[in-house]
Parts: sequence; structure tokens; C-alpha cells
Amino acid sequence: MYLEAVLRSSAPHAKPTGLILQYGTAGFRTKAEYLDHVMYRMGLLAVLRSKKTKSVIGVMVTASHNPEEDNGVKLVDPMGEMLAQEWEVYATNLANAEEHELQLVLTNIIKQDSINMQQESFVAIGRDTRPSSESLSCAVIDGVTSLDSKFHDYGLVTTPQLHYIICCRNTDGGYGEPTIEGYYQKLSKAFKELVQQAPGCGGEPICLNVDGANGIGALKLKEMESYLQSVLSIQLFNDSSKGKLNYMCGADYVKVQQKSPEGLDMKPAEPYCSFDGDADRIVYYYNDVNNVFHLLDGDKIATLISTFIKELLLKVNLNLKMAVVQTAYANGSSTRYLEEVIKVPVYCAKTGVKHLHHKAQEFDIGVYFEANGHGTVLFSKKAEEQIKQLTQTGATEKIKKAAEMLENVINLINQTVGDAISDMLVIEAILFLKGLTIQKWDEIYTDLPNRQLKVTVADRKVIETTDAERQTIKPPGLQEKIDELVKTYSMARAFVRPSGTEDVVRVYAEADTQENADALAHKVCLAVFSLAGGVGDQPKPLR
Ligand SMILES: CC(=O)N[C@H]1[C@@H](OP(=O)(O)O)O[C@H](CO)[C@@H](O)[C@@H]1O
Ligand SMILES: [Mg+2]
Repeated sequence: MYLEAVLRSSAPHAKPTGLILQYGTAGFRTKAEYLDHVMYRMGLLAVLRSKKTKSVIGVMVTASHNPEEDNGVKLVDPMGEMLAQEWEVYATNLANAEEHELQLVLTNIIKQDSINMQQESFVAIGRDTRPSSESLSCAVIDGVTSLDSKFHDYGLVTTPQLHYIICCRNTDGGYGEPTIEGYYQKLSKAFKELVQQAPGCGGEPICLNVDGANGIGALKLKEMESYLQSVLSIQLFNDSSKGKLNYMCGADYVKVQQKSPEGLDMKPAEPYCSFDGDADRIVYYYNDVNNVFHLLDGDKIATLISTFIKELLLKVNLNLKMAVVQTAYANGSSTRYLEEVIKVPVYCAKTGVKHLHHKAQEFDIGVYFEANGHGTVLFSKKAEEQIKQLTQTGATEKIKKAAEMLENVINLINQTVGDAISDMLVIEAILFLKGLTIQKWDEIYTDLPNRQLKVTVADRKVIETTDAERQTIKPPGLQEKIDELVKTYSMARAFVRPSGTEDVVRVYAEADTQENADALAHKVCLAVFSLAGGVGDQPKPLR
């Protein structure tokens, strides 16, 4: 019986007794030494998922922006999306089964989802540059082969590159050539064509400074450089030749600390961007002439891209439904600007890319970004077809040209998931086409001062939220207290939610001044501490 081979091969990947892990917002994530059995079992689960969907399924070994010592794993569904939520429960059950329960848990999944074990299967595996990733991806392969499945190990790839490959394979190349080379060719062709549509094109290449977070994004960007030559000149910092992954650098560090990363000497007015550890997030920043740091996060990126697309849609006169999806963390100024100035509907989804992605799929053109820089644009089949049609039959040259630009954006953006490299190229092309410097882009609207803090409580599940996490319904009295505090400040907003990746409650506040945002955030922390079972010392004021 096939399960005998599974159990036999599981012995070298035995689960430490009693260890419990959850398939969270971004798959499993913890210290690398606890993950060997999880990897083996996710290899098994990927095979089952592949049989169930009759498609290629991806397994990515990465812990993204976490410290180098951590690792993690996530499964990629057929169209390059995150694993279906119903299967997250299977993943959690499988990861937590003790060795003697493994057979039962596997059999239950097979029965419950009526999986035909005779069905062929194929798993594509990728990994980041963490020292632990290679052996952990071998554990995935052991799981895959113990169920006699076919697989391909793509080795070192960015998370979005693996998502791209999965989508290409499952569309028989419709989305592109399912290789890293194919990815570089597709993106660089679309980028060059877009840039060449600018009036002043043909002069000096566009210059950009990139912080690669000492990770896979740096390696892949180096590989891609030759494809972009003469159009984009990249100065790469934290290129993984010496520094430690994500240590004092990368998109998460820059966003959370609101300061420049180590490892680069910032020159005033020059544009910089940072990738995270698996290159699915990006943020931009610059120092002004007074050496004051300015951050352009996911909200500013969403605004730039939406404005550009909206302008092109007006030119081609297509009646396509476009919307922007954000989370509660989106800066209030960005939401107001999108709704009132660009006049595009804005929706708020729960934190986590899978929630934003699903919401964005409801529109002909759905732009989604988390404030931390993870996001992309989704085009419906209808939108893609109508745009393509206009590139050939558009009534005027102006319409054809605008349709061609939109078509290039469709090819340049990675529609499977947020992608630092692809987003960077989209942003650079838009800035070039619109003749905008990073300062001018930054001036489109001014962020409301804000503060994000964490509170440790005994059990963060005592907090329950509603309205896309903007209101709490439990514990009793907490929302009333937050409302009361918010009323005492001008232009204020605050909310709290239990984190899906850390054992903390996150607190967010914004207000008219930084002092007020800090004070409000602190008072909300105190309310959480007293009403939701805070542990340790009381939260201290920031100033
Ligand atoms: C405020 C914030 O940035 N939260 C992050 C963080 O989720 P939490 O559930 O807040 O821990 O990690 C997620 C996965 O990487 C990411 O999608 C999300 O945006
Ligand atoms: Mg990431």
C-alpha cells in the first residue's frame, strides 16, 4: 500500500512530539530546526492537492522577511494563488499529527476530498537563500517522492517567480514560458516596450538604487540585469555577498523602522527601493535635500499605479470596472485621495494577501496593495480581451497607443502575486512615462502621521473583530473605549487586531500630528492591556 512507503520515509523526518504549528497568513513559519517534518508533510499534501486539482502545485521554502534563522513553507495553488483556505486546515492537521497518527490523518484527507490516488501529480519546488532552505527543500522532495509523484526542483527562486511558473505550467504556457528565463524575457520585453512609448526615450538609462535585503531578490535581479541593459541601470546594495539576510535591511525593516537600511549611503534626492527576503514586497524611499527620510509604501504605490491605469482607461474609453483593495492599515490620506481625487472605488479587506487577492478578482481591474508593499494588479479575461482588441482596431492612433500601454502593463505585472521585481519595473516605467521624480510622486498626497504598536496579552484570541478588522466585537467594552479615545483627537482613526503571524495584538492609530498619533496609539495599547488580558509591564508612552 502506498501509505507504507510514506510512513517508512517519514522516519528520518519524524515530528518532535508535542510540537504544534499553524498554517497561518503566510503558511508555516518558525525556527528552521522545527520544520523538517512540516516540509516532508507539505510535500505529501502538495501531491494530494495536485491530484485533487489535476494541476501542478508549488511548494516554496521561505520565511520572507523573518530573521535568517527562521524558515517557512507555503503551497501555491494552480493559478499561482495562495493555497485554498479549506486546505489550510488539512495542512495544519497534517503538520501536527504525531507519527502514529500520520496514516489516519492522510487517509482522512484522501477520503474527505475524494482524492483519486491513481491520478497523476506534479509538484514544483522553490527555495530562498537561507542556509536551512536547501535541506528543508530536500525534505519536501522526500515527501513528494514517497507518494510516487513527479516533481521539478527549481532551486533558488523568488516566491513570485515560483508563482509565475505554476501559472505558466497550468495554462500550458498561456501565461508565459514556465522557466526563469521565460520570466525575465516576458518582463523585460514589456518593460522596454512601455518605456519606449515615452516621448523622451532613447537618452540615458533610468537609474535606481536597490536594497536586495541580502536575499534571493538580489541574486535574481543580478541575473536579470543583462535583459534590461541600456534602459535601466541598477545600483545594487545588500546583494547577499557579505551581509546577513534581512538584518537591518529589506522592505520590512524600512517600513517598520521608517528609516533607511544599513549597507547603503543615501544621496539626497536619489530614488531607492528595498525588497524583502523572498522578493514579494517592495517599498520606495528617498532623503530630501535636508536629509529628511521619506517613505513611499504600498499605499503610494497603489495610488501611482491606479492613477496611471485610470488615465489610460479614459483614453481608450473602455467601460471597465476598476477598484482598489486595501487593508485597515492603509493610510487614511491614500484612501481619501483614491476615492475623492482619482474617483475609484476603494474596498477594505482583512489583512493577508489572500483576502486582498480574492476581493480584487471581483473587478475587471483590481489593484491591491498592503501598506507594507505587497501587491499587484489583476485583469479579468474580459479586460484583457477588450484591451487587446483595441491595440488592433482602435479608432485613432491615440487609442491604439494607450491600449498598447495597457497591454504592456498586463504583461509586466505579475498577476499571480505581489512581486518586488515586477512592481519595481511597473513603477519605474510609470515614473518615466509621466516624467515624475520620486519627490513629485511623493507629493501626490501627504500621509497622515501614524503609529503601529504591539501589545502582548495572555491569549490574543480574546480579541474578535468585524468590518474588515476595523472594529472589535470582543472583549466587551474595548470598541467603546477606542471610539471614546479617537473622538478626542483630530483626523483620528485607530483599530486593534490579533496578529496572524506573531503572538501579539497589533495597534494602529493615525491622527493630525505625530505626537497625537503616538499618544492615541499608546492609550489604545493601555485599553487593550487592561481589557484584553495584557501580560508583563504596562505599555509605556513613546515620548
Ligand atoms: C500589519 C502588517 O504588516 N501585517 C503583515 C503580517 O500579518 P499580521 O497578521 O499582522 O501578523 O504578515 C503578513 C504575512 O506576511 C502580511 O500579509 C501582513 O500585512
Ligand atoms: Mg515576503
